[in-house]
Amino acid sequence: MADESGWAGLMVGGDAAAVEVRDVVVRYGDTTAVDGVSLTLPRGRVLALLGHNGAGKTSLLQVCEGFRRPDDGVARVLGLDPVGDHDELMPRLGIMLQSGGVYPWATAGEILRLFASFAAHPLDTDMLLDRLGLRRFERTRFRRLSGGEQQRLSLAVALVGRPELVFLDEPTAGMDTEARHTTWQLIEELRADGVSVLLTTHLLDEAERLADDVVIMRSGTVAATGTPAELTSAAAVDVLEVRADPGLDLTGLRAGRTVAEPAPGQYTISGDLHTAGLAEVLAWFAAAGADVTAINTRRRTLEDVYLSLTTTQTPVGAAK
Ligand SMILES: Nc1ncnc2c1ncn2[C@@H]1O[C@H](COP(=O)(O)OP(=O)(O)OP(=O)(O)O)[C@@H](O)[C@H]1O
Repeated sequence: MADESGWAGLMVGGDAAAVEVRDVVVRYGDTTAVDGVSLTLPRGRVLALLGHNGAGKTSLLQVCEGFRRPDDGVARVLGLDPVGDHDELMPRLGIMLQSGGVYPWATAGEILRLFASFAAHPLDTDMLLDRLGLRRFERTRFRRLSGGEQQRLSLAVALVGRPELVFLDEPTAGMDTEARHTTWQLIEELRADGVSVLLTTHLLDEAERLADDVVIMRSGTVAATGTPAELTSAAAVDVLEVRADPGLDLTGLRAGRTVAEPAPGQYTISGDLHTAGLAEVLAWFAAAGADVTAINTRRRTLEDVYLSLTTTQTPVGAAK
């Protein structure tokens, strides 16, 4: 893909993690927005920060971007101090803010070319305008673009300098389905070329699709970390629902499982339901001579995990 898209030629060097955050605290007066957060984004990976409104995601991102000095703790970005080494870091970073950051009276083409002119080896601006569906808005002033079009331009601005590390604050918020898929594709291409990406999102499917690692924040703290697969399987107790004759004696089915008949003829079984476990359960129903009319099994999704972590007070599952 690198040849077609033009990301090729990116130099990603150094051994330091893309982002290393240790015990970072951010306060606004009496409000503690980030309360001792630690995380690592290794090079060439995509990390998604999830959390409810006000969980502290943007504040943490601002620390990593060098726009805010942490009140406590340490942040290192590409091995450097994001505040002290800001000038050295900025050309190596791509930053997409939640809003603003560009000149509202300038046209989309002017804005993109301006940011390209700051970079030593910019991407082809025409290619970016085409990829992000912005070509017909090249002469449109930023303030006349729709919210989703402004988002697309902000993404193009973040990428035009061939960054080693990209910060994306809710990159697809307000985008239509097509633009969202294009953005996902671009992020996957960036990763394939070794670019590191730290993004925030409220979209669980976005995190599940894009992220190598997920950090779920709750009220300024880390509620859970892991790969999407770790989070969904570690916290998961898969549930099998079976419809069969009512009133079966479930004693033999209980070993190592939780079994219930919440309504006549509707059985729920949870426990080890990987292939062998599932086969055992169905074999038990067959041996019992039951007339099974329906089965349904469901793995927990990242959304289930997220909701259980952010809507209850007690962390569950893969919380670390
Ligand atoms: N400049 C500020 N002054 C005072 N309080 C602030 C400021 N910026 C953020 N906060 C507060 O800090 C907390 C964390 O805000 P932050 O924007 O980091 O959360 P977030 O997870 O990014 O939220 P969202 O998903 O809504 O963007 C919130 O309670 C917010 O009201």
